[in-house]
Amino acid sequence: MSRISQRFKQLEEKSRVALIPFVTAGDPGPEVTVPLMHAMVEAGADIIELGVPFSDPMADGPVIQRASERALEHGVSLHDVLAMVSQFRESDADTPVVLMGYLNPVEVMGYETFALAAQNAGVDGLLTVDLPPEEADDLLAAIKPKDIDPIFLLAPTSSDERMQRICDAASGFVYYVSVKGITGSSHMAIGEVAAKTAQIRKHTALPVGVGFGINSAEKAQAVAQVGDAVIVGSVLVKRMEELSDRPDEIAPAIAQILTAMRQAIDLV
Ligand SMILES: O=P(O)(O)OC[C@@H](O)[C@@H](O)c1c[nH]c2ccccc12
Repeated sequence: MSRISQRFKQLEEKSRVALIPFVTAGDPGPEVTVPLMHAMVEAGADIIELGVPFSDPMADGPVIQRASERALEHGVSLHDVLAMVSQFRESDADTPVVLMGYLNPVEVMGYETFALAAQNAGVDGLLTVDLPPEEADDLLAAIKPKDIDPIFLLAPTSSDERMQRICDAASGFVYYVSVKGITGSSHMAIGEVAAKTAQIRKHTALPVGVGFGINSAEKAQAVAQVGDAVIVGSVLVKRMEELSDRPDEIAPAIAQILTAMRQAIDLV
């Protein structure tokens, strides 16, 4: 069983909803990321979603785009991101790490080389935003034998047929994108999220994570009533940007936001 599936099983036994923070690796500088990952776990993160910086992140809003730019200014590559995961694993053997990124860097490295390096580093899941499941066979053939779960996105507009195809290709969990558009939006409609997560559950027994637009403890709590995981990105990345010239303050500031979300989620 993959580390992600194990984690969801443990959470289910405790009736706990997962909290999944997203940060871009290497933002605002490479030395921030690994200590920040540990601080997020201490503040209640159950899984970490780590963004691989990319020059043309078309699914991302301005906040996460700028995070990618800051990391790229430091030359942070897919190689470096894998090294950060290895370093994180030296003192955390349990918390799953999902890499979020665009296909190009993985293609450039080569699927087999990537899969082996990611497994050795201790990566547990891969979300490639611009790779639909219909075109993912080769990548899936490389990562699945390495126990790396492919994470796919389901959108508000996904038809039942498409939902089924995505759920069949995925493992670990499926990611429901709660709003149309890009990351960092603030128009999450909780009623629609409830209806869609229920619809998704007809297609799969996999846990359903919900992300996009969750920017407060209140919204995290509302989503926790219908999803198995609450995924939070831009609100954290924005705080990191505000503190980019005071990097020592980043980990405690992010921990504070996550602690408030954790407490709100645990009341559900
Ligand atoms: O930023 P938000 O609105 O809180 O949404 C989570 C999101 O940032 C994270 O999961 C993510 C970052 N980049 C992405 C690209 C596609 C899908 C998801 C993502």
